[in-house]
Amino acid sequence: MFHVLGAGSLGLLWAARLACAGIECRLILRDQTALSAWEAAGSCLTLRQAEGDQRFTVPAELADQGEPIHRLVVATKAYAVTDALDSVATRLGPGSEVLLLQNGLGSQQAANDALPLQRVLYASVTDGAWLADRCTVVWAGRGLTRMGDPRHGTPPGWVEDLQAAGIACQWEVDILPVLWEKLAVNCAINPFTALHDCANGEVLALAGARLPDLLLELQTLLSSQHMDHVAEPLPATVMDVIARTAGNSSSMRQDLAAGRRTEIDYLLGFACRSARSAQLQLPQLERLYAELLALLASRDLPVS
Ligand SMILES: NC(=O)C1=CN([C@@H]2O[C@H](COP(=O)(O)OP(=O)(O)OC[C@H]3O[C@@H](n4cnc5c(N)ncnc54)[C@H](OP(=O)(O)O)[C@@H]3O)[C@@H](O)[C@H]2O)C=CC1
Ligand SMILES: CC(C)(CO)C(=O)C(=O)O
Repeated sequence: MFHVLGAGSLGLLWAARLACAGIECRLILRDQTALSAWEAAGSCLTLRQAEGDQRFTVPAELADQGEPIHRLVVATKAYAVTDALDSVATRLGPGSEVLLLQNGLGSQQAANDALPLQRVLYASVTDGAWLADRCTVVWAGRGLTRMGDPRHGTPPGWVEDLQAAGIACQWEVDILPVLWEKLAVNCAINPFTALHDCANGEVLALAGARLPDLLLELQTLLSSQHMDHVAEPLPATVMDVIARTAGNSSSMRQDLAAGRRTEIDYLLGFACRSARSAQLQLPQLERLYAELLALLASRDLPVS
């Protein structure tokens, strides 16, 4: 049995895929209003894909109600992880497994610190999902969930169960470089899409010489974290992502357009703090961060 904490885009995508695979799962909703609304809609979740809609019944509950949680998928935004984990802390026993799906870095380390007795797994997700309404998730892009244990343990048995059920996931012996690579890619693409209000494919033209300068700095940062194997191919990796996602609106641009809080603190914020701790001077990265903070402030959005 899996509990999925956070009934947003990725939480509902996970719940739908688990239900589709016949793996028992329950959603943990934020409050009684959300729970009543879910139950009034028949606890029915719709997974929408190009091939059509599939409907699943997925029970839901509140954080402070219910049985012990053995396997928890945390599907909140990065800035909400700590509070979300606090809300279920009494239901997590020693040895409970907690899978974190958040973009960026920083929330994973906070979760690890908060849960010394549990097994905390990190994931990097390339699926694309969005909510058409509170009970309908649109699976816009099929991707892969790469997951691992930062303490380098062996995979839990359920990883094979998920794979056998057709859920695209892969165990990584060393998950941190995977997360750092995604962070660097996001730092290279997302800020320009937000500042220029452009699709990913327009970044090359609009960022101009700033992009190669930034890539050099991100390579320096990755090397300072002993990740030369990620640093060296970074420019090619970024060009590849730009080409493959040319028509996409980055998550940061989407958040800005919707007036939602961004995950900037877990992307540029984390990168800048790591650079400073390593005593690196990365002026292009710092400038981009400052410009983004100014943009957020001008829209009255949180700067962290
Ligand atoms: N969507 C996608 O395609 C992808 C997302 N990701 C990453 O996955 C993470 C989740 O993203 P996404 O699903 O899009 O975000 P959403 O905002 O769609 O979903 C987050 C959900 O968590 C809920 N939540 C937050 N705090 C709590 C809490 N304490 N108790 C219960 N529920 C809570 C929110 O509820 P409420 O609305 O009430 O705040 C919301 O429903 C992010 O880090 C994102 O970067 C990564 C790859 C792809
Ligand atoms: C890779 C990229 C930039 C794709 O849009 C992404 O992960 C995001 O938008 O956050």
